Amino acid sequence: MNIALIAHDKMKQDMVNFTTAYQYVLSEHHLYATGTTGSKIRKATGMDVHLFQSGPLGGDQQIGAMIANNEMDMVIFFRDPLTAQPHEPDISALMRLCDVYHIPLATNIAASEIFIRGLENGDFQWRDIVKQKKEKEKA
Ligand SMILES: O=C(CO)COP(=O)(O)O
Repeated sequence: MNIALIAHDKMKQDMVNFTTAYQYVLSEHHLYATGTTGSKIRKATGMDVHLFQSGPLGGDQQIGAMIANNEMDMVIFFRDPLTAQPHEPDISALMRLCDVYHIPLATNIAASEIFIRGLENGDFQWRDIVKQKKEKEKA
């Protein structure tokens, strides 16, 4: 599974705690992140995380491009609902693409914990079927 991890500044410590706690699950998957979030996860856990640009510099859009190409299976995004972000249009666009392509999106830690349980149970394997089907359609 390809999983995107993103956290706004005030939520980054939560993301570090979350990825540390669930490293045993997340390390089984391919991890992608916006720049600053990913650096902090790498430093705290030592996990291999592909780093995109920082969010305000285009990182959300890079993850959106993966979604549009059917390459991202899940987005875990600890949003800060109380702070205005300069790149709000990029954030909305990323969430919109999740809805367009039916990509599971958790925007807070409570939902993310349920996603982790689902990952452990294999509840997201339908994504492999969708990907295979789309690949066949392309061929
Ligand atoms: O702003 C972000 C997502 O919208 C996160 O970006 P950083 O991980 O680079 O701080």
